[in-house]
Amino acid sequence: MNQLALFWRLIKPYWWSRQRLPSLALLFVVLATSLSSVWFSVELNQWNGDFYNALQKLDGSQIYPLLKSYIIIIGALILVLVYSDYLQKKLVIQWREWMTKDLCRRWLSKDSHHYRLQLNQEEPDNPDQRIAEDVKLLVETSLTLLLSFLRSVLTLGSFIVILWNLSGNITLPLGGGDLEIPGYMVWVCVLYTLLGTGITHVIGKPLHQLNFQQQKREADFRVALVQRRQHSEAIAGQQGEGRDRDDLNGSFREVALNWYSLMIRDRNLSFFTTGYAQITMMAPIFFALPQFLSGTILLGGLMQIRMAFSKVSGALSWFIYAYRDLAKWSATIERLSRFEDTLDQQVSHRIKPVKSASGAGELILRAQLNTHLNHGKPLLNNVSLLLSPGTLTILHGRSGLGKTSLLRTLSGFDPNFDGKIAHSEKAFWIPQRLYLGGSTLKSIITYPQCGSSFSQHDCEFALKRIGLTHLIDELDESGSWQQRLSSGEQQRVMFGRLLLNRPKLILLDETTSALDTKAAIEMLTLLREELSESAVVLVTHQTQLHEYADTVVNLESNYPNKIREARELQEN
Ligand SMILES: Nc1ncnc2c1ncn2[C@@H]1O[C@H](COP(=O)(O)OP(=O)(O)OP(=O)(O)O)[C@@H](O)[C@H]1O
Repeated sequence: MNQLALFWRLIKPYWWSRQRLPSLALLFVVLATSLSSVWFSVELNQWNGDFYNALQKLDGSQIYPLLKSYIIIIGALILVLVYSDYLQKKLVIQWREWMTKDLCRRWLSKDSHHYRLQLNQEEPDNPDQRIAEDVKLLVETSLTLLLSFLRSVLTLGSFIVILWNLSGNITLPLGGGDLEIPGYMVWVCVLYTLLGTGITHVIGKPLHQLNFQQQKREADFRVALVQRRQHSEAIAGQQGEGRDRDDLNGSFREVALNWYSLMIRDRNLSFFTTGYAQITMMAPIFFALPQFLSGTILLGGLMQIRMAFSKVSGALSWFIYAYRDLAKWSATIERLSRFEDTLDQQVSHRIKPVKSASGAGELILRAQLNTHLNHGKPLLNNVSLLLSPGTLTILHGRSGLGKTSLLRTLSGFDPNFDGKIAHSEKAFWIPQRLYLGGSTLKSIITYPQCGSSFSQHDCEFALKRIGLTHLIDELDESGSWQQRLSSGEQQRVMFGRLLLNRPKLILLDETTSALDTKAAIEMLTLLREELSESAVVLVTHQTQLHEYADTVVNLESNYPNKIREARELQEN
């Protein structure tokens, strides 16, 4: 029941959205075509009775017209089944497209929710798999289950009457008298199916958790493979193939171990469901044999009873046959619901906008703070920054001091600080690990705006200014730019990006580390010339750049004394 509530919460936004009318119309057509197959089954049941009776009587005048009507019924049935499947696929992609867009919008939201969750270590495992795989599974399985369930209900409604009428009464001796049971085949069928459903549930119960685990482990393995592909250069360079193979094998072992448990449960369930399906084909004949042998019904009647019994039993056994799909479906609902819960969760954001600072003109950033790690360990004390337009501030200090953490805090993402930070502009932060983002060079250099937002002339100008004139002819080329561009060229591209996007507050984390001093100075001069309204903060170990800065902050003095002393003691 809980799963149904979660399911409703997941699907409600789509079926309540604007797209719902065309989709509802499509769903209606899919239901109508799919359910009309039940009518064909009823027709076929009637046809079976007539045909076998005619066969028993060797009546050629009835058999040939019956063969003609058989061809018509089967032709129409094929048409209906094919179109039902075709339209169902159309509905699947419409629904999936909407859900995928909605989840991507909430995950990659404007307030960078995806990154805040990661920082707070609250990101659910493999969001990529939840958006790509789980949505697909949810949509496909929900439709398949809904259709099969409704078809079962309709089949049950249609054939239970037929079975009741065909089976007649049975008289059982009871306490000296006789007990007459009307429609006894219906009662036999219900008891038979209830027993089957109970056994299925007992055998298949652990499948839910096993499916949940399987989806997670498969996703972990895929991510591990993607990481190896991304870092193939480093792996080759350090001859790490053996070690990485072992790690991948370890990750796959997790997949296989869970798969074995799943297999065993599945096998046990199959023993039961396959046997159950086989027995169901013959059981009605055994149950109806007394009437056939006494001559109450003919061969056609027996065949009709057999078909009606298997239809009623099949419909009542929906739960048994859909068990595997239901287990997968409920695991998917749980994974997606947890993902949605984290997307809806509020993550703190403590940066306040500043209007102006008295006596210092229009400030772009004002900060007075202490930073610390998630678990409270102090990083930097009494950091004080006042940034005006057109200034370059360099932050330096030894490795591991907390410079990157400070930039993360200044950009507004890290809530682990005491004190105050005020921005008049949103920060444009370029972390150490560069992200090119985009397929063509034009879309890379214009990121986060679209390539089409800038003219060819603007992009060519930016390439010239950052010293990549030789790539002008390839602006629209897509390719593996991440592999092709050298580290220094990638850093130059970041400066091109700044020229085009013109942010007012620029935070750079070692963005000149792969450039020689001359090139690094050229890039900083470029920012001064082209972005004279912007304030730039650069974290760097390149002391040669200090003389080009308006302010140089040595963060060493902000390192908490106790920790510094302990470290110095350790180093001595
Ligand atoms: N998520 C985290 N969990 C635990 N420790 C962390 C985390 N992030 C950073 N640290 C630790 O905080 C300290 C400061 O890290 P930070 O990256 O800010 O240093 P840095 O001064 O930029 O170093 P570098 O000059 O080497 O880039 C380091 O000791 C680092 O290991």
